[in-house]
Amino acid sequence: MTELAQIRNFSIVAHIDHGKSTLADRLIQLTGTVAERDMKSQLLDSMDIERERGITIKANTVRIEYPAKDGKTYILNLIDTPGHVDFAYEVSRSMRAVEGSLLVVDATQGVEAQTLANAYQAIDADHELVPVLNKIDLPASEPEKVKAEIEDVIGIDASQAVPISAKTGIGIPDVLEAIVARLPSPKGDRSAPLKAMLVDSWYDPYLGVVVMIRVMDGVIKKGDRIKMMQTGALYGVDKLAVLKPQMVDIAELGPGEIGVFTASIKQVRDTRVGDTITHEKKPCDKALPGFKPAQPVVFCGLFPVDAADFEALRDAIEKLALNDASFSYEMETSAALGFGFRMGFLGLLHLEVVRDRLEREYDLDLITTAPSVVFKLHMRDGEVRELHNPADMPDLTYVDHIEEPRIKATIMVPDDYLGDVLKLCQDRRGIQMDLTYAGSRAMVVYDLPLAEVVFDFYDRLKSVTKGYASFDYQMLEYREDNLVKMSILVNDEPVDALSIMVHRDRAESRGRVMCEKLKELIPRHMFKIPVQAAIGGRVIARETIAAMRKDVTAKCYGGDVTRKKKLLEKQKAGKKKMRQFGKVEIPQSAFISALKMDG
Ligand SMILES: Nc1nc2c(ncn2[C@@H]2O[C@H](COP(=O)(O)OP(=O)(O)OP(=O)(O)O)[C@@H](O)[C@H]2O)c(=O)[nH]1
Repeated sequence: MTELAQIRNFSIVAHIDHGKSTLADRLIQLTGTVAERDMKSQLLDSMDIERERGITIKANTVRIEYPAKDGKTYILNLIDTPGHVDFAYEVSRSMRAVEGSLLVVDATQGVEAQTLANAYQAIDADHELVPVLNKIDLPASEPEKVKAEIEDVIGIDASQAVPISAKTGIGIPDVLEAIVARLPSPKGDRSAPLKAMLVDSWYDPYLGVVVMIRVMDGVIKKGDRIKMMQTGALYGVDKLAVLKPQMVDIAELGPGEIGVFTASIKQVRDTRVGDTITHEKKPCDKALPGFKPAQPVVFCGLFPVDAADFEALRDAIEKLALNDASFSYEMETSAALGFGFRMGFLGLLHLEVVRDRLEREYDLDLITTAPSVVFKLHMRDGEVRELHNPADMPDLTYVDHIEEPRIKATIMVPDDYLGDVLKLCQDRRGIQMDLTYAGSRAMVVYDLPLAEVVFDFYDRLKSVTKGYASFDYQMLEYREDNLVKMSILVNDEPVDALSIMVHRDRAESRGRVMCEKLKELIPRHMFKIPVQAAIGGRVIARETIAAMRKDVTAKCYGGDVTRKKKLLEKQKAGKKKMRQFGKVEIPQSAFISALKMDG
C-alpha cells in the first residue's frame, strides 16, 4: 500500500523537439526503472514488437520508484501525452489524470506556440507547473532570457526553473527533487467505493484491449467485477499491472495510483476515454465529469489506386480501427475513383499518420482526395445538416445558409518574418485578434477558417518563415459565410472527387488555377477537352485541352483527292464518337496534383 503523500503524478509538456522524450528516457534511466544493461535492448525490443505486430507501446507512460533526499521512496507516475495540435483535446483529457506538469522549454529556442498552448492546458487542468530549461549544454542556450520569456508570455513564475541537459544528464537529479518537493500529492479516499478514470486504451494482439486508469477513490484488485459507468458494460479484471514501462503485475491499485488492466474487451471502441470505472456490486454514486468524444474535423476520401485492392483496404481500415477510435470511416463511391472510404480525422497530421500506416503496414497504394472540413448546412426547412463531402452538397435552393468551423490560431515568429505571416493569414480570410511581442519575437493570434488551414497552411507558413514560425490552434466556433460548392467538369462531366467548398469571392481565382493546372496535367486526347469550374450551373473558369492532331492523310502519298476527303471525314466522325462515348483519361498523378494545389 502506497501512502498518498508518497505519490506524484505528472506529465511532461513541451513544444515539439524541445526534448520531452529525451528527458523521459533520462528519468527512467536515472531511477533504475530499467536496469542500465537492459536500457538499450529494452527499447529495441519494444520497437521490434511495435514494428512486427503494430502494437502501440506507451513507453513514456511509466511508474518510477525514486528514493528522494528526504530518505523516503516516492512513486512517480509519468503519463505521456501526444504532442501535436491535432490531439490537443486528448492531451487535455489525459492531463486530468495527473496533478502537475514539467514544462520543458528548449533554452536555445524559447517559448514556442505549442509551449504556450500546452502550458495553458496544464493550467486549465489545475496543474502545478515546474518549468525546466533544457539543452543548456549548447553554447547558444540563453536560460536567463528564456526564463524572462516564460514569465512574460505564459505568466508563471520561472525564478525556480530547473536548468538541465536531457542529453548529457546535467540537472536530472534536480528535476526529480523538484517533482517531489513542488508537485502536490494526489488526494483520495481508500475506504470509499471504487472510482477510477479511464485515461487511455490500446489494442494488444495477445492481451486484447489494455485499459489505463487513474484511481481516484477506493481500490481495484485482480478478479474484481467492474462497471464502466458511461457505457454500462460489465467486465471482470483479468490482469492488473503497472507500466515500468513493460507490464509488471500488481495485486491492487489504490487512490492516486495509475496502472493498466485487461478484461477481455474486444475493441478500443468499447472503451471511452474519460469514463468512470467502479465496482459492479458497490458502485460509487457519482461519475467523474465525462468528456465529449473527440470529433473528427477533417474529412477526405481514400481510394485504392488499383480498384482490385478495395477489399484489402477495407480490411486494413478495420484493423486500424481496433486500435484507434478517433477516426471515422464509411464506404464511399465516386464516379471518378470507384469504391473507397470517406474518413474523418482529428486533424491533418492525424490524416497523414493513418494514411501512411495504411500504405506502409498494409502495402496499399492510395489516392487521397482534397481534405475538407465539416460544414453545417442550415436548410430552409429548419433542419441542420453536416456536410462531410462537398460532392454531397444539396441544391442551393434548399439551403438557407452555410456555416464553417473557425479556429483561433497562435503563431510565434521572429520579427523579420512577421509581415509575411500577416499576409498569409490575411490571404486565408483571417481576422487578426492579437499581436504582442516578447523580445525579438512576435506572437500573433488569428481567427481563421479551418478550411483554409487544412490545405497547405503549415507548409506555406514554414516556407515563408524558413521554418522559424511555430503554430498551434484551437477550435473557436461555427460561423456563417458566403460559401459555395465549386464543381470541376472535365469534358462536360462533373468529376465528383474534384469538387470543393470555397468562399464565393475566391471561387473564380481558385477555379481558374485549378483549370489551368488540369490543362497541364491531362494529356491530349484525340478530341478537344473542355475543363471547366462551375458554381451551380454557372461556369466561372474554363480551359481547353487541344486535340491531338493525327494527320491520317499523310499515309496517302498524295493519292486521289476523294480518298483523302473520305479519310478526313472518317477521322472527324471518329472524333465525334470519341467525344460522345469516350472517357477522358486523367492520369493518377494529375489527379493528386490538382487536388493538392491551392489557389
Ligand atoms: N544538445 C542537446 N540536445 C538535446 C537535449 N535534449 C534533447 N536534445 C535533442 O533534441 C532533439 C529532440 O529531442 P526529443 O526528446 O526527441 O524531443 P521531443 O520534444 O520529445 O520531440 P517529439 O517527440 O518529436 O515531440 C533530439 O535530437 C535530441 O537528441 C539536450 O539537453 N541537449
